[in-house]
Amino acid sequence: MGMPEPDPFSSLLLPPANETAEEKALREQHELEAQRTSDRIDEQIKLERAALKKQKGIVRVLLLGQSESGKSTTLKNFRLKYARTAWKQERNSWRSVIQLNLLRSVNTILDVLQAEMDGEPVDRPTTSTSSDLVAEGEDVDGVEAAMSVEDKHAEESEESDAGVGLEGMGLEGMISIGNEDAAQARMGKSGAGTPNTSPSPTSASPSTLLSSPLLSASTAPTSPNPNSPVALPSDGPLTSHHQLLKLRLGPLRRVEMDLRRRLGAGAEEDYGVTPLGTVTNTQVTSASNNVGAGTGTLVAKRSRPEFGVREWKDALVNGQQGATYHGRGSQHGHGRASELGHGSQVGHESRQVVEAGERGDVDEATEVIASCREDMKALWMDPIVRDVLKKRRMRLEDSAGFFLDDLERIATRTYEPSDDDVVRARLRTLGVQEHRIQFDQSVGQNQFFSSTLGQDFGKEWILYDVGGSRTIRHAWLPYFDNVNAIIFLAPISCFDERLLEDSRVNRLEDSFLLWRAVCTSKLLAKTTMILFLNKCDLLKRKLKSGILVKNYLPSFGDRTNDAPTVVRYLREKFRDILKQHSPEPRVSYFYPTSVTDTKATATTLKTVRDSILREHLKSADFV
Ligand SMILES: Nc1nc2c(ncn2[C@@H]2O[C@H](COP(=O)(O)OP(=O)(O)OP(=O)(O)O)[C@@H](O)[C@H]2O)c(=O)[nH]1
Ligand SMILES: [Mg+2]
Repeated sequence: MGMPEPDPFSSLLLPPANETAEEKALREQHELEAQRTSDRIDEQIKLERAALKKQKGIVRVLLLGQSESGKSTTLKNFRLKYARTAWKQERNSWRSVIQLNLLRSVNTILDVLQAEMDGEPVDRPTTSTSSDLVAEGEDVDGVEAAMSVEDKHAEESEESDAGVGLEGMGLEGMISIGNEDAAQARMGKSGAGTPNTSPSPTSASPSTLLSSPLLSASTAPTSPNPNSPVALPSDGPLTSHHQLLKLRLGPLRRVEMDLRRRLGAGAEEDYGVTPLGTVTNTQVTSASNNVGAGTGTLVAKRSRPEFGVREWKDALVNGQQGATYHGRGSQHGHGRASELGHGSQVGHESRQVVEAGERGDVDEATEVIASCREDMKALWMDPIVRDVLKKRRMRLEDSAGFFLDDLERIATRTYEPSDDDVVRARLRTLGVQEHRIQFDQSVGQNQFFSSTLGQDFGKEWILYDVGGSRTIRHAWLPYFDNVNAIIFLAPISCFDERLLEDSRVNRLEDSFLLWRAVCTSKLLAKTTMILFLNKCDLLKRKLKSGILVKNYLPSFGDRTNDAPTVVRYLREKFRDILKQHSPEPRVSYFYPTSVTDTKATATTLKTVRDSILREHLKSADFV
């Protein structure tokens, strides 16, 4: 065995034979620098890999669906189950929001009474809009016509395994309907982004009459005020007792405005008078048609403006800060979230409010609400008032943020919201809100390849909660990139309702179109799709009350008009749309839900979480 051949390169790497000491020192210095640069690059690569690994470990979920479909409520369920500490810290901060929800219902009743006293004609029976105030109506001229195109196509397509056959509208079409300009136009004079601070005309008379803000029921006038603009029609069901109740509850209009101002981080959308009417089929899918240009008679339904926020944390901090300041006697307690920070500040302020309540030293709004409790109860329990609400088709019980059955508990000086109250509280979302949740256990911890994925894989989730009304859907697009799963909320109880922002459009139909647009998107082709067929509890109630699905969805035909059958039927419709319009086969899950039921939702979320993680794991190419 001979000597191995010398490496031809090694001679090239050797220092020159005749190297001087100076040259040697210089060479070694260069070599040292080169080594340092190489180490720095290695370190950089290591950091980038770790960051990439961490990024890949983060699960991103987008909550989509029309307004009032239950997106924020689903998010609250996630936080209630998986972010307990933050949830507990924030719970009391929802008090002002819940008070506002309550006052909105009370003031709606007062509006209805006023209309009755004024002898305003009753709206023609029609479907409700998606307003928080759900109008009741068995007869629904127009909607059947509106839905019939959809169903004709659907029936045709059922044979060919096609989904809902409405004229196609791409995602861009769906999310750009009603752009900012349209929103501005609809918002009336207060405009987007500007809290409406001018007193509403309806609030003027009672609060001017009853000048003390803390006027309690016992100090309210005991006879109808001569300045009152209202004269009771002699043949109406309402009596001077109702007139009196109305006057005594007058201060609540101002308190509602104060609470709006205090929470004030967002914008109000004042829909004012919403025209409703019979529409033709083409109107349903065409945003450019004139409202009511169809065959039916126009009617108007008044709706109190709803409160919405861009950042609900800001609103919560503002609400708490205002409440605390008032408790200390300040007249101007409108704290700014940005100056206060979030999280612990919210918890701290909450404790102060509760302690203040225990000392009998509470903010003005709470004081007025507590002092009006008996009158509010008398109003809500009054059989004549209930009759008037029924006659005027106001079904407050099914509306968002309904707390009138909890007056005894909520209208007190020491009220602390329960978990359920917070879940049911309504705070409309404007824009896109990002919520981070740290799960206790990562997927890597119970998988044998945790060393490859890292211990933190799947531990951090980012949930994006978007505003669902048509005017703000354009803000969704940038979030389609790089998202692992979409939870799409379709409120299936709304088969007989119309959109608040466009009363020509049936809500179920809007959900179908939106779902189809999302399924069609190429950007989302690889995204796991999870559909919540939501508001099953309301669906059950509606069907029990005798409302027939086939009156709105003729293709439902003579199937049994019960919840399981309707859910099955609609699930198939949504499934067909997904199959037909997804650019490539994809993973999808369908769940019937009632996301205000926190216990049942917790079980669903666990399954959802596991499936999202499973898919996330599959799609992560290991770095
Ligand atoms: N009864 C019942 N109410 C529900 C259900 N899901 C949501 N709600 C209520 O419906 C209202 C609207 O729910 P949100 O979660 O605020 O709706 P959203 O989709 O976030 O609406 P935007 O923020 O306007 O896009 C709230 O008052 C909820 O309490 C449900 O399954 N059953
Ligand atoms: Mg929301």
